[in-house]
Amino acid sequence: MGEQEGKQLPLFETKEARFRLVYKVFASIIFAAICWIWVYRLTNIPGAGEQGRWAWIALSMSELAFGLYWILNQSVRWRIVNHYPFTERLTHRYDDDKLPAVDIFVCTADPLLEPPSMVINTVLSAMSYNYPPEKLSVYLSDDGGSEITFYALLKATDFSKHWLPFCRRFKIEPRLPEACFAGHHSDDKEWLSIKKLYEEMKSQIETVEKMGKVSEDLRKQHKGFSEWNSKTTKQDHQSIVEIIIDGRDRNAVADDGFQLPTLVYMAREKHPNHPHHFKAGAMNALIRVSSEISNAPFILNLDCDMYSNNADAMKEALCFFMDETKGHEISYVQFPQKYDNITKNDIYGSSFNVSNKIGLAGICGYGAALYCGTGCFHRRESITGMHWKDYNEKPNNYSKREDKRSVQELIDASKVLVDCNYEQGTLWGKEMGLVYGVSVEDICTGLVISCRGWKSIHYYPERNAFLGVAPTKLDTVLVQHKRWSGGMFQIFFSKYCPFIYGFRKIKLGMQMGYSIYLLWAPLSLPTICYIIVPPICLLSGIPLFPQLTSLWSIPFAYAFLANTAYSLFESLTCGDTFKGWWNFQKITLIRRTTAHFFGFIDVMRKQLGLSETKFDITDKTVSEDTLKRYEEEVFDFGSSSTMFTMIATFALLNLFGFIGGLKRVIMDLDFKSSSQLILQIVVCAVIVMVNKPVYEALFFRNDNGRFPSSVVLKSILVASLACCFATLF
Ligand SMILES: O=c1ccn([C@@H]2O[C@H](COP(=O)(O)OP(=O)(O)O[C@H]3O[C@H](CO)[C@@H](O)[C@H](O)[C@H]3O)[C@@H](O)[C@H]2O)c(=O)[nH]1
Ligand SMILES: [Mn+2]
Repeated sequence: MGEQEGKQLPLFETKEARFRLVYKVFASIIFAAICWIWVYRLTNIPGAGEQGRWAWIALSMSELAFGLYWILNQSVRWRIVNHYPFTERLTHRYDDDKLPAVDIFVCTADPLLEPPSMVINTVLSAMSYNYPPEKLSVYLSDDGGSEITFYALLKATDFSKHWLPFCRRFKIEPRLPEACFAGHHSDDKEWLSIKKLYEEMKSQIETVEKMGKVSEDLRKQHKGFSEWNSKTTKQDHQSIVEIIIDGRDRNAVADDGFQLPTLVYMAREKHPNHPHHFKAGAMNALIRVSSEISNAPFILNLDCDMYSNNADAMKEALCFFMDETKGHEISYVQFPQKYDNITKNDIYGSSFNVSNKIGLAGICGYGAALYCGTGCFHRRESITGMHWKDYNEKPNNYSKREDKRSVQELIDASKVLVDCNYEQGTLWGKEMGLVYGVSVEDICTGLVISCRGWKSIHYYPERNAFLGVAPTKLDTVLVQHKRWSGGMFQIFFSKYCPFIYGFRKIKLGMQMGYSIYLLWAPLSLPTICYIIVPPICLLSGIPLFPQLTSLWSIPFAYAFLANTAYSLFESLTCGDTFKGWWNFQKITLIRRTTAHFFGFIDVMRKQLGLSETKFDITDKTVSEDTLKRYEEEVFDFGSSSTMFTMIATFALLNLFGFIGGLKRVIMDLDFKSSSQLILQIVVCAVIVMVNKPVYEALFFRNDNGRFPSSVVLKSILVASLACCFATLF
């Protein structure tokens, strides 16, 4: 080894983004404009009894909120950092023997929404990391408690004996069977034979998926099936733990003689009257079971639809943990959430490129990353609840524990840990493991870990390490955003509020950075105000903005134009297309005025004790019709939920307001009173432009993605009533 003791080169480096000074100057000018707007609002309030006083006050409050939110957004643009690991140094310094063991957790919850054939693909990708297999253990947590998933996992085990050697020999990337065989074709004999095996397995699994149960014949194949009987349901069953592959077993080898990684199936006990705390509960159960069976010092946590797209990513992540000087303070390394099914212009704004490259990297400038629930490597001690100051492990000494217990003994010891009653009277869900009671357990847990003194890393690799499935239906997108925005606001509203819980524990910039996300839900209120009040006032001729020719209109124009131009610039530099940016404006308006508003209402109901925390699982299946629309990048409004009525109503209201405003200007010959309304008409015009797909889906489209007629009727009715009401004044 060429490096000398004490003079080792670091295993990763951190670089700051450039041009921050230019940005700071630019942002200061915008800030001046915002203050100028505030002054205008304050000094020009219509007097008591004057027309439009309340509208004015409402709009002022909204602008105050937007301005404050803008300030929060600056915190993450002040100091953006990027990290670069050196994997060659790691492999050079630590040979296979000295590398730590890693446990991989995969969570699934419903065999219908998350097809087992997809779940096992993820599992197979996790088993085939380019890492010593005897150091890997893969755990599948099945909250669906489904024998079909168990069956699929058994099939995957057989297949893995051929798949892993195949990946090693041909250096397959990504190591996801589905992608490997669907993507391209080869005439190689071995390639063809593995492909045949895969297709056989897939069709066997899909047959069972269609039947909805595992036949008696198949059940004989494994003793594990005895855990399921006719009374077993998703909500009601005993603890099930099966060690399908025991990595210590010298006979558990692949075709090429290499050891197979350990593979464990787990379904924690469920009872209808017992809270199971959704994914957080599953994760905590996994932490305990894995500590009994393999107890690896590091944990990789994956959703069942997030497969490994880079077999070397594990070593990249370990570079951070194993760096001799800084590694021991790092609790987790989060990779950005990326999806492999997003179309070029990303109509539902799921790629979050700007967030990944700027927002999250900006929080990392204060030493923390947002834990996003999947694609995240954890240090076992920190996720289990240890404070950093109590952590005094000798760095990088990962001796392997010899466990002489039999498989059955391990299973019996593990089952107890996932019984319903196990957590009673313990600190699990409070001080230990993932936090309970919030539907975005991940973000909250990450925040708590930071407050315990740990650092964390947001690592944006060159090659995507994980790829998942983004929702391709607007309906699903909105349900997901309702859970996210509500869950995050719930954190802000609870004792975990970063400004209170994190007071003196984390930096102000980090508190602000977190709040950008935690405040999505309440930001819906000023947004809704801004799209309702101006059109209504236009119809009744009440001016709310300065005269176009007055100096006061400068800050409005400047703040709007500079922000829009900058957001476009940022979006393009982060890899979006121009159309993608424009789509993001559309979907942001839709999400904020519907899903985020409902998220807000949800939190209010919870505060009043009217409802409980729940977790609506994102549907990962999609009909062909919907998929076709998604791939053609046309919006899918084919749902009659209240959210869709709101989308249509808001759009119509602005269209009416815009037309009414124009009419006033045209009819007004001397142009005196109406010139006051020009800016307000522009505001409506912008909203109308953003809403173009909504009008198309209301009036011009014929496919199943148009609004249902009930929504069309309701929205026209409500918007017209609002207009009549407005013109009465
Ligand atoms: O009771 C439950 C509910 C969900 N899950 C699993 O949790 C994961 C995420 O659920 P999904 O429905 O896909 O939600 P998303 O909105 O896609 O998830 C994002 O947001 C969640 C928090 O709201 C995080 O936990 C996820 O990691 C993050 O990807 C999936 O693997 C599920 O199987 C469980 O294990 N048990
Ligand atoms: Mn998901």
